[in-house]
Amino acid sequence: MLTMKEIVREGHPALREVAKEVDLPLSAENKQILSDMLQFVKNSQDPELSEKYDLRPGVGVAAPQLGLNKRMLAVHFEDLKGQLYSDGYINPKIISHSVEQTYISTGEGCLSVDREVPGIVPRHKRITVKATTLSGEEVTLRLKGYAAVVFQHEIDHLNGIMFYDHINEENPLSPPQNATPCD
Ligand SMILES: O=CN(O)CCNC(=O)c1cccc(Cl)c1Cl
Ligand code: NI
Repeated sequence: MLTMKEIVREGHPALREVAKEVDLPLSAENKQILSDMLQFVKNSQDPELSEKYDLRPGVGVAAPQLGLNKRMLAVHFEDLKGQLYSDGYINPKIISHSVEQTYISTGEGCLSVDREVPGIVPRHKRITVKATTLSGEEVTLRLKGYAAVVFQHEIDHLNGIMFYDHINEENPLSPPQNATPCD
């Protein structure tokens, strides 16, 4: 099973690379990797397993965080309306987004960042994502608010972008124009 040992931290080159598209249909190896990633995210939210294996809780993980140059990510979370998002996604692409922005009022965190980085992370309020799921289905996701933020955090990892790259250096805590909090 994946544990924090496999998560690469700031300074590892994989976190600043643009990850390569993954061949479809998924090879057995890539299917196993993505399945393990999804299980890792679920385990990280399980009180017993997270304590037993010292897992930091997360709502998603991207392959570059395992040092893998592959455009794959896994998420497991409920949005604020209780809608469950729990799957692995391959070659996700944001095909459109709103002008309006949103942000999580308490900022963001990252398993690859072993420190608190305070600040508002401006994100698109709505995004449309095309991807292939772990089961091989091509999907189009229309995401808004918290779900849109999580997917943008993960897709950023596939493009070598860290959440704090978006924080305004002069006024890290000032909400951006044309933005409303999603929480
Ligand atoms: O890339 C994934 N991680 O680093 C997992 C740890 N971070 C989180 O769960 C997290 C926390 C707050 C806001 C967002 Cl958007 C996310 Cl994603
Ligand atoms: Ni992260």
